[in-house]
Amino acid sequence: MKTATAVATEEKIRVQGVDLFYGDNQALYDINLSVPEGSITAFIGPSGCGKSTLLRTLNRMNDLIPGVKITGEVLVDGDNIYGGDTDVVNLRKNVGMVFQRPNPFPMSIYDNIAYGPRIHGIRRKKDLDVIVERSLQQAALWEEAKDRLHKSALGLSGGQQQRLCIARLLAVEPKVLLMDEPTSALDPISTLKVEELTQELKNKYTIIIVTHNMQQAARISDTTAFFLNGVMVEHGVTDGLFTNPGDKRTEDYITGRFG
Ligand SMILES: Nc1ncnc2c1ncn2[C@@H]1O[C@H](COP(=O)(O)OP(=O)(O)OP(=O)(O)O)[C@@H](O)[C@H]1O
Repeated sequence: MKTATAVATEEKIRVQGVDLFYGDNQALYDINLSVPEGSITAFIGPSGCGKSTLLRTLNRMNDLIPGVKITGEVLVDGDNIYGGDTDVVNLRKNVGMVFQRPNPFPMSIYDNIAYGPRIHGIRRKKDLDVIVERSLQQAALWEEAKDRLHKSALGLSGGQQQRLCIARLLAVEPKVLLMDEPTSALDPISTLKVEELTQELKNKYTIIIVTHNMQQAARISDTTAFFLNGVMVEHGVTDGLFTNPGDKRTEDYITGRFG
């Protein structure tokens, strides 16, 4: 399914020397990572290796967890998001996140999408109508949702709800989409739809996806990073990492010898 990537040269995100502690427990060790604009990066590795923790450092979602300490730098478009003057609300608009379980708000499909734009000051119905349609189109949900826009989002299937959550992010025009196991609660057909969607979105957005499904990483990502015990063991072009891993630990994991 993977399509040829436009040559991605601009660096969108750079992680430099990041250590992260939950209280006294260190969860990430000296992470260094460069993510090119317009690409899909997959994070893989066994449970508890720090994939979600690293993903959350990229839009400061860990700030919400008490006792977290982070050192090092995360640069988005060259700016250190842990620098003193970062507007975290704006950061999370630019670097949006989709979670494992779809979490639509208990309101209509339309209002779910319009929620973010309204918060950011867009009030005119005409403008909101355009954003709602565009976002649902981009998330490949328009055809299924257009006749029920004012019905509750909770009436959608799980797969539709996940695409709605993606549409809700797209409505505020982010630059980066962080996806934390976005298909793990979905059936195979919905999973395929979300995977196809990532291919359509990737030239416009930079996508980072945490997945336990190595076939999924191989199908959809341009580069893959393998983590173990809080360390990034290897990061490389996906095809190369799966066919010719550079590190024995990566090889053991992808061949199912542990994890
Ligand atoms: N809120 C938290 N408070 C304390 N420790 C945490 C918290 N979240 C994660 N950890 C710890 O940090 C380490 C990394 O967890 P993390 O959830 O990032 O791993 P993961 O690779 O995403 O795992 P999984 O694949 O199971 O989701 C684990 O040891 C975990 O117990």
